Amino acid sequence: MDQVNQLKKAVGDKAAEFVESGMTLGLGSGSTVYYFLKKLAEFVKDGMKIQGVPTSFQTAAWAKKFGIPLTHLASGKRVDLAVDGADEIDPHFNLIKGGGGCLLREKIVAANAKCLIIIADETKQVATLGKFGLPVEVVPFGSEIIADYIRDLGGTAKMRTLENGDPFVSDNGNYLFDCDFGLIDDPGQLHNELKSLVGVVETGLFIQMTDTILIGKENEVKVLKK
Ligand SMILES: O=C(CO)[C@H](O)[C@H](O)COP(=O)(O)O
Repeated sequence: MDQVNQLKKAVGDKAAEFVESGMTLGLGSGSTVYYFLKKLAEFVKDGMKIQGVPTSFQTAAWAKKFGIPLTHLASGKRVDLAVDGADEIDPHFNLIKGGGGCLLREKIVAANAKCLIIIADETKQVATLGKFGLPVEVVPFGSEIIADYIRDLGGTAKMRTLENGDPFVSDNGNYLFDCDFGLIDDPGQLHNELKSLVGVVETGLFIQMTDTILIGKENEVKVLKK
């Protein structure tokens, strides 16, 4: 296993220490969450009673393979704990997410979780968000015009495509634009401006949604608390 994957595994294992029997968990998406799921699978094998709400088809497939019971978001019930990765993390606990295209379900689950723990290797920490292209999920209808609206806010918007050039389609049947606004001085304001555009479903800016971040460093997992 290379060093970055060792760090991902270390934070995935560490996040599992926050899991208690009886919990309903939000299961985030991505290669770091994969290691969290693998650890959960060990708990389930040992008899721990947990269930998970997956934030992507890929996570659901991994969870099924690992024997982790799945459920859905139920009315009036919040997820006890959600664990998810991130593409960028700033010192104010704001995030860019959606590199894997799962930002909408991730945000719905995070918004309905009593607690969101973010797990990431140290390469994801930045002083200011914005080097990583900001994913913005839009409805397919009129998407070219929606991209114009996004560009009018002062950024670029490049439709995410598959290798064959077809549009990438999210688990929700939507398209994604990877946007460049340079370094983002006010992520909350940019998020609000993008969300006000007709046709924009959600942005990858996660503003003040977490107060616990686990960072994998060479010899330790650093627990950042707000
Ligand atoms: O937001 C996400 C997917 O939409 C992921 O959490 C994010 O891209 C981090 O992924 P990885 O752990 O593979 O680096």
